[in-house]
Amino acid sequence: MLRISGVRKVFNEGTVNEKVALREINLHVAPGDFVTVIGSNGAGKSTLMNIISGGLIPDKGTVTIDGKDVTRLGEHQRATFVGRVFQDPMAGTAPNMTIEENLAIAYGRGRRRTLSFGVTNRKRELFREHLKQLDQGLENRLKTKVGFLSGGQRQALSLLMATFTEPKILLLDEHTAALDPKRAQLIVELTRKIVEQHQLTTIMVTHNMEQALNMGNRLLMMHEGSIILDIPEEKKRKMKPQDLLQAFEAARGESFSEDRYLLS
Ligand SMILES: Nc1ncnc2c1ncn2[C@@H]1O[C@H](COP(=O)(O)OP(=O)(O)OP(=O)(O)O)[C@@H](O)[C@H]1O
Repeated sequence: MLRISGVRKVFNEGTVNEKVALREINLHVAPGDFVTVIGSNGAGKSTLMNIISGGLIPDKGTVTIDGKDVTRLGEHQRATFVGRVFQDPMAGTAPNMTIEENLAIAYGRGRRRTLSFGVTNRKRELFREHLKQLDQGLENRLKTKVGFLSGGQRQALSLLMATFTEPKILLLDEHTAALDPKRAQLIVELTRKIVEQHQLTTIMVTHNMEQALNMGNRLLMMHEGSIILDIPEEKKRKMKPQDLLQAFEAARGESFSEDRYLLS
C-alpha cells in the first residue's frame, strides 16, 4: 500500500543549522496494517508523516501509495488518498464554520466541486448517520460552529472528517496527546472502531508507550532520523513498556536515563 524507498530529508542543508531529519528511510506498509510509531524528540516522526502526506518533498528517494508514485505531489493532490489528524484539535477543522459545513468540505474532497460543496438534505442525513457513531451528540448540532466544541469533540470530528472518504492511508499525529486522559481514551476507542470498520491502513505517531503497544499490529521505533526497530504483532503483544525501553537501549547500543521521559 505504502512504499517509502531511500528517503532522505535535510533541513537547512549546507548551513550551520543543517539537520538531517530522515537519513535513509525504507518502509513498506501492507494494506490494512496499523503501524504505531514511537521515538524520542526530534527523531523524525513528524517529518516522516509530512513526507507521506505531501507536506514535505524528500531530497532523495521515492514515496508510492497503492502503486502510484506520489513523491512530487503536494498535500492537496494527495488529499484524496491521505487522511490526517493532528495533535492540535484546532488544526483539522475550520472553527468559524458549522459542523455540517466542515463535513461538506471533507465529503467534497476528491469529488467534483460543483457537485459536492452545498449541504443538501440528503447529505445532512448522511452526516447525521456518521456523527451518531461518535457518541458525542453532534448529530443534533449540525449548525453549531466547530469553534464552540470541546477539544475531544473536535478531535472526534477531525477523525471522522479524515476518514470520511476512506483514504488509502490514515495518518494520526499524536492525535490524543492534547486531551485529558478520559477524552484521550474516548478518541482511542473511536480510532479503533473507525479503523476496523473501514479496514484503513493507518500510521499513528505517539509518545505513549502503552498506546503504541496496545494499538495496531506493528510498532516502529525511530531515533535520529532512522527506523531502529520494527516490531511485528506477535512480539509486540507480549511486550510491556519496560521491554520496549530495553529494546530501544539495545538498538541504540547505549543506556540513557531519560528514555522513559522521552518516550512516555
Ligand atoms: N522545518 C524545519 N526546519 C528546520 N529543522 C526542522 C524542521 N522540521 C523539523 N526539523 C528538525 O528535524 C528533526 C526532526 O524533527 P521532527 O519534528 O520530525 O521530529 P519528531 O520525532 O516529530 O519530534 P517530536 O516528538 O519532538 O515532535 C528535529 O531536529 C527538528 O528540529
